[in-house]
Amino acid sequence: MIVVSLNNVSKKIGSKTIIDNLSFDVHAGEIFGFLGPNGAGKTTTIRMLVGLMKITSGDIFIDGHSVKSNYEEAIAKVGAIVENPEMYKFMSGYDNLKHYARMTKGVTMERIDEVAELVGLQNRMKEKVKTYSLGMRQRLGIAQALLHRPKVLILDEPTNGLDPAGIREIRDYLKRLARVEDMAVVVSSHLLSEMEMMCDRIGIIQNGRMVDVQLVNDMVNDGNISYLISAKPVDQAFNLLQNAFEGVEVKVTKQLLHVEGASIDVPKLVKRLVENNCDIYEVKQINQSLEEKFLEITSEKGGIA
Ligand SMILES: Nc1ncnc2c1ncn2[C@@H]1O[C@H](COP(=O)(O)OP(=O)(O)OP(=O)(O)O)[C@@H](O)[C@H]1O
Repeated sequence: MIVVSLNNVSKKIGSKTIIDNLSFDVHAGEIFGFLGPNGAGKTTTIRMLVGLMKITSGDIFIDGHSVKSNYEEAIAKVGAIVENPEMYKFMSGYDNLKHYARMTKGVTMERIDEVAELVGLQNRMKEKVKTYSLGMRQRLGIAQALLHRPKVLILDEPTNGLDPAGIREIRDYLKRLARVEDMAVVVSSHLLSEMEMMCDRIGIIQNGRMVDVQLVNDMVNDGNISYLISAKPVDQAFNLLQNAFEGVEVKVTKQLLHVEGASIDVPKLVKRLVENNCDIYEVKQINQSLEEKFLEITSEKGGIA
């Protein structure tokens, strides 16, 4: 089920096009990562998504409601942390949520307990926020954003400033929200490895344009598998493998054979080397990380901004 839909969204400031015809959908139950180098347009897009900035052309639909023509209903379905959530440090977590609940229509006291449990803070709600770790404060911010039962949770750089334990905390709770609560979650980041661990699908934005949208699994493993082979003599091994197997590409880098292809018959390849008097020291499968893939995609489309 599509919860968020961007249709040819553009944003101009003065004569400068900051967002150029951006289209993508986010589904219920998935974590969608919005990834791009600094200045690519992530914050601008998120600000339009949550109604903090006007859309120049195109439209955004949230749970079927247009942000442009049906703002109130669209925005009622959005929970967001765009800037750092403002919490009262000398008040308890519970009192902070109660304070926000009073300002939000239709939020019951039971809902406060529910959201506290959703972010795993149920046992710490009576303590003052100043005793919370940064990760816990961020979770309290998420709890606040969930009070009015939104269909989508939007977080701009949610792990900024957190230590590795805090990052893991946020990641686990966001995954739980998507899987258990069937929420759509949109997170932006320029941290590639973080996105790789957190998201189901990633959209890469560059210079205000979406250059690629893919499932993380497909992105990391695009069908080609690579192996590094340490064999001696390396020149002889290269000659034996080059052109020997269809669809297999062989290179030599730093005295290692780099073999890549959609289906590589490793035993056959090793046998050919051994039978021809090459000694094999190591055969290692290498996975292309999202980082390498990201650099490959962004450099194919004209380099990083
Ligand atoms: N009010 C503005 N006036 C002019 N240009 C702007 C304005 N706001 C943003 N920009 C420009 O739009 C581009 C996109 O900015 P944006 O903040 O959306 O990028 P970002 O992907 O969130 O980057 P970062 O990770 O650095 O926050 C940048 O080149 C920025 O300089």
